[in-house]
Amino acid sequence: PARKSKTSKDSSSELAVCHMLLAELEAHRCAWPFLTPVNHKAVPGYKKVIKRPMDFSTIKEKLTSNHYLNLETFIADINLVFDNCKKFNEDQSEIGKAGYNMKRFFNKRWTELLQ
Ligand SMILES: Cn1cc(C(=O)NCCCNC(=O)c2ccc(F)cc2)ccc1=O
Repeated sequence: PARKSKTSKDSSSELAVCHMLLAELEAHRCAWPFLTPVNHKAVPGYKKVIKRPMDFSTIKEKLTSNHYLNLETFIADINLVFDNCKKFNEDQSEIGKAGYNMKRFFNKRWTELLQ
């Protein structure tokens, strides 16, 4: 039978998965460039180049204040962190390599947990 709209159970278990995934990202040894918003006063060009800054602490704030309506919007913000990183940093820079490692880790974990 066709599924009705999402039950509250589905969204609360999805929310639990988002909290778990975010905790794992924050604990990763390559997370340090992404734990707090980039200080655009200290990083020349960042404010001009990156139109939608995002970082793990901002995502956590949005998650705990029920800003995310569904899993997709949460995953979109996580991917924004990595897309911004790829745009602003050389691939072989320390931060560029950290972003690549974190993206691979994230993709592996959420597919394990949700598919
Ligand atoms: C994602 N991104 C980050 C930076 C950047 O310079 N980010 C701050 C690095 C310094 N921050 C730390 O070292 C740190 C922060 C929190 C913590 F808990 C432990 C260490 C520059 C360009 C860019 O695209």
